[in-house]
Amino acid sequence: MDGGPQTQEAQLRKMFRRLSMGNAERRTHFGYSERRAALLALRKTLREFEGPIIAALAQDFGKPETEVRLTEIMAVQAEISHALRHLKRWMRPRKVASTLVSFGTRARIVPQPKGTALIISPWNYPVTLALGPLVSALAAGCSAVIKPSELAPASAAVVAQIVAEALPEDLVSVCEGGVEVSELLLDLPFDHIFFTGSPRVGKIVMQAAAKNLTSVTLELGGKSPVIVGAGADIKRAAKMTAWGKFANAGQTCIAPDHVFVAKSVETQFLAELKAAIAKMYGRDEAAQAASRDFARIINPSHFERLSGLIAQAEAAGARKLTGGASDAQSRYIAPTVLMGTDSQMGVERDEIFGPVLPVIPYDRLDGVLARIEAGPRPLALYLFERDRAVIDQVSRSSISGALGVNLTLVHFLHLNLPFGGIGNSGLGAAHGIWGFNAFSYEKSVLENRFAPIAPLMPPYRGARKRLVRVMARVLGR
Ligand SMILES: NC(=O)c1ccc[n+]([C@@H]2O[C@H](COP(=O)([O-])OP(=O)(O)OC[C@H]3O[C@@H](n4cnc5c(N)ncnc54)[C@H](O)[C@@H]3O)[C@@H](O)[C@H]2O)c1
Repeated sequence: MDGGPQTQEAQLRKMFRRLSMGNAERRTHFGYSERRAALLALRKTLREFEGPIIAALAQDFGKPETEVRLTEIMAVQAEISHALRHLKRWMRPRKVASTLVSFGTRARIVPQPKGTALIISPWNYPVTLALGPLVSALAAGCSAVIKPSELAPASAAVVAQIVAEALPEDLVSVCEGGVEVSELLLDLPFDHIFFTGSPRVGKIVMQAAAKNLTSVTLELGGKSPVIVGAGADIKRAAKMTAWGKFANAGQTCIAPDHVFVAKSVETQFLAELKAAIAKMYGRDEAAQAASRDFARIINPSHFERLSGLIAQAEAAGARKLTGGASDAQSRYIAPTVLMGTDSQMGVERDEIFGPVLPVIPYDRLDGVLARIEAGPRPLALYLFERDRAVIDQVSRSSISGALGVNLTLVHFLHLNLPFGGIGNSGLGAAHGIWGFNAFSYEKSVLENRFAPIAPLMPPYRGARKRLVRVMARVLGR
């Protein structure tokens, strides 16, 4: 957006008017075929832009090509294909059975587009987390504004190009820019806000939404722990943890933040973790720094923050199992595993969001579960264990956005599962039908056929009075 604050605000208002003006018409004319056509256009354009997407993510934070294909391109394509396969069913009004009181009526639930949605996305998966929610918005029949993150400017520009190429500007617009653009957008009376980012900004978004009583979906972050139980397949636990943690250089909302490992398997787990890191990213410092499969830190301030976390932990007595090497120029921080951390250190207190993994040994699983319970609700909790009783115990007793058993990350790609958090990690859910529902309003439609409603109207005397009394008694049974 060009110009000073005045003109920028005016431009945004104009854009909002353009997008929301067609809402009434869209409710009747943006039906199954039109939504399908929009999704197909997005799919085709996304395919044409594979090269520019890969180049943009390389430029923004050295994200490896195959990771881009897997987590940015494939993830959105899968969301589109899934929506195309199920859209007709999702859109269909659903008949519901009559109840005793509504005898003689016909009832259905009709999903309708909420209207114009605002999608605010973060930098860490800049394509997936902008276009993924857009797929759901289009499937639901909404128009949308996307506000990508200013911290991944090349990716934001590609997202803007893809949208401009694939979709009409009175249906979707992309507003590049930083916090100031976000704030101006948050002043507008959108019909839904879908925000992905930090819990801190999530609170700002929810407050802004309250002013217009706009509904929100909040996809937030936090610390996602791994528990490696005494009955775990240790090799698998180590491999999955290393991959989940160091993909995207740890800058993933559902990355394992830290590991609790049963003392009885600690030594074996640490050895396997080191081996897994060596196999994935290289045997020594030089090989790891040269790995083409390991991303860089997004910007100097996050590089400083992460370097500070490592230095602070070491100064307070933590030791490195592996890693620690870094280069400020290229914003490289090696895959780093820390032992001997404690709850006073930043690495155990704050969301790490980088390639640093504290491993914390435990004696009793109960203690670990109590510690997780006492903290903010995690977005993901990962458990490595073969004993069914332990899996059931953790599943029953813990609360988190998702529970991954003997795996990390891949629940994100399972589109028949809702993806979201609870409490500090989010509100509402994305993906598949849950994404569609986030941008839809479920309208109740009740038609009278031969409902005996007249006897329920005053004057309440004689038979009518008795009837209401009997009904209340019958329903109260
Ligand atoms: N749950 C999920 O699906 C998910 C996915 C990815 C990232 N995350 C979380 O996102 C965070 C990292 O991403 P980030 O650093 O881009 O998050 P962020 O909250 O700093 O920024 C997200 C978006 O909000 C905008 N923004 C920032 N400050 C704002 C303000 N004061 N007012 C209005 N808008 C503002 C930014 O421009 C950006 O577009 C981590 O906490 C991570 O766990 C969650």
